[in-house]
Amino acid sequence: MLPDLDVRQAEVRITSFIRDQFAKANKETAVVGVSGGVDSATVLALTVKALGPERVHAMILPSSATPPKDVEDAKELVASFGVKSWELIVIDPILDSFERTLGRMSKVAKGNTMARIRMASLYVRAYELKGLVVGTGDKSELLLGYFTKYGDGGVDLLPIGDLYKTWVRQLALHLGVPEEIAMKPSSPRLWPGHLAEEEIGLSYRKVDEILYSLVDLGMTPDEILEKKVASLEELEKVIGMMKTNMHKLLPPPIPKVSKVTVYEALERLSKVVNNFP
Ligand SMILES: Nc1ncnc2c1ncn2[C@@H]1O[C@H](COP(=O)(O)OP(=O)(O)OC[C@H]2O[C@@H]([n+]3cccc(C(=O)O)c3)[C@H](O)[C@@H]2O)[C@@H](O)[C@H]1O
Ligand SMILES: Nc1ncnc2c1ncn2[C@@H]1O[C@H](COP(=O)(O)OP(=O)(O)OP(=O)(O)O)[C@@H](O)[C@H]1O
Ligand SMILES: [Mg+2]
Repeated sequence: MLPDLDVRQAEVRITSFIRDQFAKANKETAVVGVSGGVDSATVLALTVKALGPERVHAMILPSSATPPKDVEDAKELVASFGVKSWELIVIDPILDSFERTLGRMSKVAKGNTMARIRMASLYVRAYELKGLVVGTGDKSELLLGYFTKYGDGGVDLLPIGDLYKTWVRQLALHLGVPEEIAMKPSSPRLWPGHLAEEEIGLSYRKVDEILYSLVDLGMTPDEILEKKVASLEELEKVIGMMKTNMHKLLPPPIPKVSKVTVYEALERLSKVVNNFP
């Protein structure tokens, strides 16, 4: 069974990781998209603890599919963590201009475009503020590939990327995120009524039990079924999503034509490049 997270250790490891990443990249400002959901609330709290509120820039980027309560929650989080540099930008005019230019989009294409507009907006500010875009993907979303490729997946670092969604909620409570937000049902809000667990077809608790058994305990699919961690249908859902979406976290494939491909060159030359004065 999925154990509880050691929240104190996680806080120490993640905040020192954030400080390290900003120091290595020689960047000043953490640019964070704050949705009113638990993942971005947790990342906001961690970046504030790591860098101080004056080095965080928060962006609240609702669309017509965002419930007003989420916007209120996002504003409350920004205020309660002491972040003074923040802005609220409604993204519908940008989305509408995509649709006017490209023609009508299907529901999912439009939702993914929202995520990509948010990504592009965060990168505008990252460049201006000498910043890095701090991602909010958690281990459950990343392993399932439950995110938009180059949308919310397009980020510079992933501080909670090693935490299952169940663990993110535990860490959120430890960091002082209000319970209502820490326990809010997850939703990408890419269309009205959109809920993550409904779309995935499983609770995150079940997803996390399956992923923990596969990844951390090294159990085989057969062992998971034998030990009744999950039913065949549940296991198929998780492994099926992983299979479909694995490409999202891998570098784009390049065919081999010359002696040394770009990826091979990077591996071979990494020492030379890093040690170059
Ligand atoms: N095998 C393959 N090798 C290389 N590339 C491949 C590929 N298969 C598809 N692709 C490419 O990937 C594209 C599909 O990926 P993508 O555009 O991401 O689209 P897709 O995975 O179809 O949709 C995104 C999913 O993520 C969910 N989401 C999005 C945003 C936030 C959150 C959240 O939790 O907050 C969740 C959303 O609800 C939806 O279920 C294809 O159009 C194609 O371009
Ligand atoms: N309305 C929004 N304003 C600003 N950023 C947003 C908005 N909606 C989504 N994002 C960004 O996209 C990320 C991915 O959304 P996602 O729904 O996975 O995270 P969340 O809302 O923080 O938590 P949960 O997954 O539990 O809903 C958010 O964490 C946030 O950084
Ligand atoms: Mg959400």
